[in-house]
Amino acid sequence: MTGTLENFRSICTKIICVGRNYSEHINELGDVAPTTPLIFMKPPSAFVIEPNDIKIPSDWDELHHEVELGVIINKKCQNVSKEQAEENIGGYCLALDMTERKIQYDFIKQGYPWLLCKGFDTSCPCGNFIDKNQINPLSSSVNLWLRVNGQMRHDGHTRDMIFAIPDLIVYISKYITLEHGDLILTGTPAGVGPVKRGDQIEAGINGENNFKYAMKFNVS
Ligand SMILES: CC(=O)CC(=O)C(=O)O
Ligand SMILES: [Mg+2]
Repeated sequence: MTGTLENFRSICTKIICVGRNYSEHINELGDVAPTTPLIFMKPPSAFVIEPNDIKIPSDWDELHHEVELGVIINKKCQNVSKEQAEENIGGYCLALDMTERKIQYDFIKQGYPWLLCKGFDTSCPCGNFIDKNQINPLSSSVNLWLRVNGQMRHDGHTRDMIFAIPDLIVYISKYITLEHGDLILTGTPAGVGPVKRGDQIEAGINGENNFKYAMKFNVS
């Protein structure tokens, strides 16, 4: 095993994303709730960190923000049981699942995969590693928020996930081997909306004991 979880972005081989995991978000897009977790991936080339920009490809014009809690895996694991799920979590991070919404819904109509509209370069703006002793969303809900140009868009709580974090690890690890540094994005709460070039996105996590983490990205 090489690399520490503090630099998970440089050792991460898989960004596994969960979609439609909050009812209010499913309703805002008129989608149908999945009966098992809806899983897709972004390549690690999607990562972008402060102070770099989120770059909208020149021919796209409906990029949406989605604020999400990231779960960072601390060891290789397969077929994890619900009881073992917590011991495979090394920590957390704040992440955005940037999505070209118009292309996504064209792809949905045609039955195409979401890789391009969700996995383009800079589609995964990501914050620093957050240790398990700083937040524990398994026992206490954390607040995820996001503002665009100072205007609040997302203000959600991880307690509202349809599939809780342990259930996601059980489900994913039944089919895909998870490895040290892998990142699971757990889905967005309601509030998704468009950003354009020149906008500034601020996003944060608030947890118990006054824990606060925030990050800022310009869109270009
Ligand atoms: C409709 C979506 O883009 C699903 C998704 O990514 C989510 O977080 O929900
Ligand atoms: Mg998402």
